Formats: sequence, structure tokens, C-alpha cells
Amino acid sequence: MTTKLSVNINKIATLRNARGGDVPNLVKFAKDVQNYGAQGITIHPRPDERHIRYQDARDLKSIVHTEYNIEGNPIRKFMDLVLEVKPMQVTLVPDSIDAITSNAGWNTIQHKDFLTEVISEFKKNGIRTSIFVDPDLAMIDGAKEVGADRIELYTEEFAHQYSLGNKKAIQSYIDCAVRSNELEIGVNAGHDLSLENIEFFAKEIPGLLEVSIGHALIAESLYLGVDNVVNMYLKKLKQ
Ligand SMILES: CC(=O)[C@@H](O)[C@H](O)COP(=O)(O)O
Ligand SMILES: NCC(=O)COP(=O)(O)O
Repeated sequence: MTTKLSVNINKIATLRNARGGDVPNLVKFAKDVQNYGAQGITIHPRPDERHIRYQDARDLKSIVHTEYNIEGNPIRKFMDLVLEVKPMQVTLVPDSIDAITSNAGWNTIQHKDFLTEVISEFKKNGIRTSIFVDPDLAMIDGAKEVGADRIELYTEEFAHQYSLGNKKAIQSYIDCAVRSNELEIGVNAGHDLSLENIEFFAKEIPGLLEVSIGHALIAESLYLGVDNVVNMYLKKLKQ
């Protein structure tokens, strides 16, 4: 099974915003990575618009011909943006305004009513929903309860443990993927995945539909080139 690569382009917006102009051009970058073979584009507009701006989400709509995935905390402003842009997938992430990056998955039990309401609004509008979760079986069962189409496994801990040589850290992710497959919830994954760890992760996780990768992919591209790096990921994701 081939796992789709969705390139997270937040870091391109970070670089652009550093000078206040339009270099590098985010839309051109998204077009290019799709031409290089990426099967999706991911953005994560944060409320302070420190990298992706809400207007970027609109500008990308007409040029993303692969899978368009918008991630974020479903505050009303974010929900209205997603409902206007209508990407193929929205990924709900419970990040606080001041978080440097996403640092936890949803508690799908505690936030059951809220998530059920939000997910039903997106689904009514034909947008596939995914929720960001830690590798915890109870959270997968909760994801089913709230009606999510997919879960995105939060892979930071796996990536950290893998870098220390602890491959056994994959086990809770495998268990959650197996449970998701049984419950007919699709499985995505992301955060700190890289050329180092992606092949092992993708081989071990049953039914892995998609990975979204940004930080490492952009950093690796500084040395190896974007075209080359995208293709290296695609090869590692082909089983
Ligand atoms: C949801 C997630 O895992 C994040 O990795 C995210 O999309 C990246 O966000 P930043 O680029 O703001 O760190
Ligand atoms: N959903 C995870 C994502 O889009 C990218 O995370 P990272 O590779 O920037 O850590």
C-alpha cells in the first residue's frame, strides 16, 4: 500500500514573512511540490498568522489539485475559513494560541460534545474530518464516537524515541492503527516525521493513508533540494 505524502508548507510562509515581501512565493512553492509528485498540501493557519495567513488558505484553493488539508484549532474564525475554502480535509488540532507548535492530541472523551458538533458541521459541508490524537486506544474509540472520518496520529514521541534508538516506541501507534482499521476510521500521521524515520514508521503502521511532513522536509531540502527530497519521501512511502 502506498501512503500519500502531504507537504506542510508552513515553513515557507515563515521564511516569506521574515522580510514582509513575497519571497519565497507560497503559491509557486505549492505548485512546484505537487509537480515533483507530492500528493497533498497541508497548511496550519494559526490565530496569530505567524506563518500561514488566512488569505494564503484562500489563494491556495485554486492551485491545489492534489489533496488540500487545512489543520487548526476549530475556533469560530478558523471554522468559517475552512467552510469558505472547502478543502478536501480538515484536521482538528487542540493547540493553544501561544504554543510554539502542536504539542498534544485531543482528549476525545472530555471534548466529546464539542468535537461531535464541529465535525458534523464540516461533514454537512462535504469536508472530510481528521482529528489529531496521541497514540492512546481510548482516544481512538472516542474519535469513532464523535464521528471523525480519520485520525492523525501525533508522532512527536515516536520520532524522539526513534532518534534515541528505541524502535519499540512504535507499538502504541501500531495498536491504535489496528483499532482504527477495525473501527473503519482512516489513519493519517504527522509531526517530526523525517527522512530518517519515515520508512520504518510507514512499514510498521497498517493502513497508513497519509503523512503530513513540513519542518524536517524543508530543512532537508536546504541541503538536498526540494525536488530530490520529495522524491526520496515518495520512494520511502511506496511499499
Ligand atoms: C498538527 C501538527 O502536527 C503540526 O506539526 C503542524 O501542522 C505544524 O505546525 P507548525 O508549523 O506551526 O509547527
Ligand atoms: N500534521 C503534521 C504536519 O503537518 C507537519 O508537522 P511537521 O513535519 O512540521 O512536524
